[in-house]
Amino acid sequence: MSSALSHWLSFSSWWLLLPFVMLLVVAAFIVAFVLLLYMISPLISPKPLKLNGAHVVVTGGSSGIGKCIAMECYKHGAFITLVARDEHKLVQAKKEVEKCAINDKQVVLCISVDVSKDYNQVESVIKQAQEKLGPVDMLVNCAGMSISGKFEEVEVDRFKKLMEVNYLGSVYPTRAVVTTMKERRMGRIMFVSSQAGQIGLFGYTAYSPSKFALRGLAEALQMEMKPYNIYVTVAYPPDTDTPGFAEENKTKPLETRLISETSGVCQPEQVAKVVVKDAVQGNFTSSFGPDGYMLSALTCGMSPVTSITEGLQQIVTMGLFRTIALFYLGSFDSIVRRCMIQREQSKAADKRE
Ligand SMILES: NC(=O)C1=CN([C@@H]2O[C@H](COP(=O)(O)OP(=O)(O)OC[C@H]3O[C@@H](n4cnc5c(N)ncnc54)[C@H](OP(=O)(O)O)[C@@H]3O)[C@@H](O)[C@H]2O)C=CC1
Ligand SMILES: CCCCCCCCCCCCCCCC(=O)[C@@H](N)CO
Repeated sequence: MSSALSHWLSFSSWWLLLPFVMLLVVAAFIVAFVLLLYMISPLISPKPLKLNGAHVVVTGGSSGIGKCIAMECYKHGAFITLVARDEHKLVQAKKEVEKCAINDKQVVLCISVDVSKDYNQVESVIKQAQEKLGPVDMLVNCAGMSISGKFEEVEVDRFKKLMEVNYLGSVYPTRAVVTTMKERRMGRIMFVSSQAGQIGLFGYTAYSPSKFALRGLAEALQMEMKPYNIYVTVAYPPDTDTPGFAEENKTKPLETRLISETSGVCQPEQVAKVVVKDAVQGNFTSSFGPDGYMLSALTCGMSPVTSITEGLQQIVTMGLFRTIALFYLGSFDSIVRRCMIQREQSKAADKRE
């Protein structure tokens, strides 16, 4: 036995195997190289968009995050079309955006239209804007609204309303710009979702789905648009200090407020800076702060990647972030349970009085 083993290990038998081993190593290298090429091909970063002189259309550009996005783009020399319904707010916003000019050629155009109602109307106003300021280089879908409340207390028609404004209100303007973008083989399309479009939260049974829908739209659209050099960005802001947020807070359930507080409140100027930078770079995902970063890595699923570092970070952090997420989920459950117990106790006390 021991002599057979020593014979097996003797140099002469190894030398015989060497050509096969080398062949195997070469084959393994070739396979690894091809696999690497396959992995890296979707990771090649796009060329950044030049904002100077570009035409940027911002829906919801008369208030809050949309207005700050318009101002941020104006600071980089863009021409802006603001889209919203209320003409008075549009005129006010136009004045504010104009203050951010960096040259005297820049123009701000205002268009009053409801982005969620009639596609033909949206298409015709986008056409008008293109005639005045040239083809759209970047579309920012920021028009939106939020309604919060317990599932059974939200009026049934509000579910439809939120899908119309937040989802269809992003589909229509996008549909109106893509043909020209494809012809020009360039463009950027941004969808402003929300952290509530990455996780479903207490009180957001109507709002969250309308923001989740944007992610599905963005993924499918990005796959269609990539060969035409058009890049899609989905932004996931946390609570942001805007008129829309103040309005939402008037009727927000306590649970929703306590859970959302985890992620803090941002300023719209900060949000605008980050999303504009991400859209210019062609990043698919745009998020804010440590919680936003973790949420995006955790919910990356099959969404496109735009840099090698992003892909590697997702691979390495997934397990850790899921572990952290379980603690967050535990704390959200306990917030909901405590609020329920408190409500029941105060109801019982009211009855006794
Ligand atoms: N603030 C926050 O905490 C967060 C907000 N978001 C999202 O960001 C986006 C902007 O929010 P925020 O800045 O707070 O909102 P605001 O309410 O401050 O602004 C909303 C803008 O959208 C316009 N708008 C609303 N409905 C329509 C419509 N049907 N057609 C055309 N324009 C419309 C409004 O103008 P007008 O009413 O005149 O039409 C206004 O310009 C929303 O999609 C929101 O869901 C995401 C995460 C957090
Ligand atoms: C590793 C895992 C980390 C998990 C962190 C979870 C944090 C959840 C916070 C959710 C905040 C939701 C804000 C919605 C804002 C919004 O859209 C409305 N204000 C619109 O008006």
